[in-house]
Amino acid sequence: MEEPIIQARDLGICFAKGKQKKARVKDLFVRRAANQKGAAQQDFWPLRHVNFDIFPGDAVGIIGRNGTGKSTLLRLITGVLIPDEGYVRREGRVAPLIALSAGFSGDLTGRENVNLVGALHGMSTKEIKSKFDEIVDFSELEDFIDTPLKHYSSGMKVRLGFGVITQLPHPILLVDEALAVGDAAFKRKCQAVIAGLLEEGRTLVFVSHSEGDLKKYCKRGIFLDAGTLETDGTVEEALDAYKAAEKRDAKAKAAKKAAAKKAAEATAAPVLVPGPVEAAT
Ligand SMILES: Nc1ncnc2c1ncn2[C@@H]1O[C@H](COP(=O)(O)OP(=O)(O)OP(=O)(O)O)[C@@H](O)[C@H]1O
Repeated sequence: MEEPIIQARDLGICFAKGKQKKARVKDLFVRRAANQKGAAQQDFWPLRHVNFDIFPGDAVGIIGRNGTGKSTLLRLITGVLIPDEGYVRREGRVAPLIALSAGFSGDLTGRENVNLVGALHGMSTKEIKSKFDEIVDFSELEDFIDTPLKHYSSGMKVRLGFGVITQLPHPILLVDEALAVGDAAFKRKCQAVIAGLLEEGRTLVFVSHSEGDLKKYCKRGIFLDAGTLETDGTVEEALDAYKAAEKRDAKAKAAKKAAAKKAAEATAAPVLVPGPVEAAT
């Protein structure tokens, strides 16, 4: 039987509300306080008891409402975050189309940043050299490639980031709303690149709120809700589960609002106290 390229078992991570959590080596050795008795009240698990297998060549859409742990799941897969429970295992390197200007240095030129970020992702000097023209051509930054990055617009940085990361030979491609940035022409270019990488047999894990994009790239869908994996099926099944959950929530919210209104009306209603009966003259 084929081995999974990404495997999650009982995967969970705990955050403290209002506190930014970073990957810490200490976390690898010490169970976090949240797992022990007396955990702080404001600790919460955006993801817990998550299990799945992703196989080479799969294209999986991660679906869910805002704040339901989709980006956190991608960061766990890349290893940027360390789980507090369970594990996620990768068989192969990851090309992360996530926070595309991360890793860039503002004082270095576009050219120097391509070399830096390419090297950080494991490309050899020779590989970077052979891909360089393609990266610059894709990002349309020929006239600015020797300009320090601090003078780039945010869109220019994203274009350069996309150009570098999509040249990585890594088998796993993680995409987090990367297609939502940039203008329509750039979006079309990005879509073509991703489609090409999928044709090559890369494995895609794709976070998006766009039903069209999800259906375009993904056969399979995972719907995350309230910290757990609710549905793992076809992308249509996952989207249906997402829509049903939205409907359920909207209905529950409307019922709660109506009940609150009714209660407020009941307390505000004037109490009629009969006054003294005046004697007829
Ligand atoms: N590093 C962190 N430290 C602490 N809390 C975090 C961290 N990263 C995310 N969170 C919190 O975890 C929850 C899940 O966030 P995440 O970004 O994974 O959601 P999402 O499903 O990707 O949301 P969206 O659809 O809005 O992008 C949120 O409540 C968020 O505030």
